[in-house]
Amino acid sequence: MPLTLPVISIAPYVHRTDTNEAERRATSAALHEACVNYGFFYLDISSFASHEETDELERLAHQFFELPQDAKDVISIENEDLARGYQRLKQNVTNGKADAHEGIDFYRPVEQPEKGWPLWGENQWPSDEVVPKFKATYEVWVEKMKQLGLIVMEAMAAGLGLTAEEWLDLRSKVDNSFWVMRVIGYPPLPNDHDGFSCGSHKDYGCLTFLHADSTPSALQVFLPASTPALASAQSANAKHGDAASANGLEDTLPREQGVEEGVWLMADPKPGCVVCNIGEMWEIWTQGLYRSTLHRVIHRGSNYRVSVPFFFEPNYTARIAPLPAAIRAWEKLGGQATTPPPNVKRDPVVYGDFLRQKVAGNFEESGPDLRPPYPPTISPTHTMDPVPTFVRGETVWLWTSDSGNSWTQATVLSINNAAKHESARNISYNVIFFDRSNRKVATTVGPALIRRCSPVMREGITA
Ligand SMILES: O=C(O)CCC(=O)C(=O)O
Ligand SMILES: [Fe+2]
Repeated sequence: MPLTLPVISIAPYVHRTDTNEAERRATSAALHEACVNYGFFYLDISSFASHEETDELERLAHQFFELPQDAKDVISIENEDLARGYQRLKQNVTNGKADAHEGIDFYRPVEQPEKGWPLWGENQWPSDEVVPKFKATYEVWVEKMKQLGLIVMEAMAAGLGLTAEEWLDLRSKVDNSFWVMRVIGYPPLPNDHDGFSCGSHKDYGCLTFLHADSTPSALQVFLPASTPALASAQSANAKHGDAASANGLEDTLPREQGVEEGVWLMADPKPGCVVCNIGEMWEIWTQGLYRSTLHRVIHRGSNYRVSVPFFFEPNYTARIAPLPAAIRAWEKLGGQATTPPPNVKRDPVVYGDFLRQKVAGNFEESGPDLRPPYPPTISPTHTMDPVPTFVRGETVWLWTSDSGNSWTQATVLSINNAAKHESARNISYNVIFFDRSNRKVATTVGPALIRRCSPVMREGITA
């Protein structure tokens, strides 16, 4: 029996009726199973998107990648925040090796773009003169994938056993998704090439919906030897005298990224489906009950392959910590889970902080990032509501003319809360920082000129 990823239809959640509750339960249960066992599945979205739409995405992607190099470089990521825009072949790096693909990356637009801030620039679209309708068509796709993200999250919440209240809490972490969309072009790898079209990695966030063209044998998903479905497929194959031939079962993996032995399973595209996988945030939410699975692309065919992964991610400032429902699910397993994956205990993260670190690792020459780690979401001259409080000794980013009207790291020295009860906006902070000549400077500022590094991590701390 060849082993393939499960196929799950989202239709009962797309077209909810009073009479299809049982179908919804079945979808949720299937999602739960797939996330525990594979972290990867085919999501049948034929009730939600047509093949005409996805054909058009492919056509437009080809039209862009066929342009001369100069025309593609017009929207280079170097014009912006080093994340939004076009990356040349091999500009992206995975595990220290250049990936043999080119692509355009788009992120959720931000209100006050600032290209000096990591991830905080503006999206760069191929113009209508160069690739007519590219932007309009892909913008429609983004809206659809955002909707799909919330639908699948709700279905997964039910599968994991969240209460209605817990779902609302989880929803509030993803309802302003800091989504990412990549439009990727893969020229075939020469036969003697020992690298990858895209090196093995886990996706960072929440849910990936991948539309790829019909090219077979490109995307591969890693299944550790302990995966129950793999073990049973292998024993079934042995019974039939079929020595684990189909789907690369024979192809055991050289140790890579510290993972155990296993096989790479082909995740060839299926009509009407996107390939869906879960990212590392689900691993944190479920303490590893749901697995974020390694995958890679090796494209050796003769055609130029295109794919469009859409990453439905948490909100930028969402704090990701284990979900009570996941802890209950682990408890139900009685601490004696014989099924993998291992109980991965990971520290909570603020999604935006996590993402910035990951993106910085995708380029060869990303030295230490000396820019402020948290972007100024409002202009420094605005007042903030609610007024934030800072604590003595806290390290913050400070905007003052003393530092040449730029952001500088500083330490909060003392806090004048005298007027707090009358008007919160009268709070002022004495802060010290080192200027460009490494001299200690002391200054007094109001809260609007200070930004906390990771505001959400420090929730609940008051002066
Ligand atoms: O192109 C593909 O099939 C997968 C791409 C991928 O895994 C990614 O961009 O994260
Ligand atoms: Fe990926």
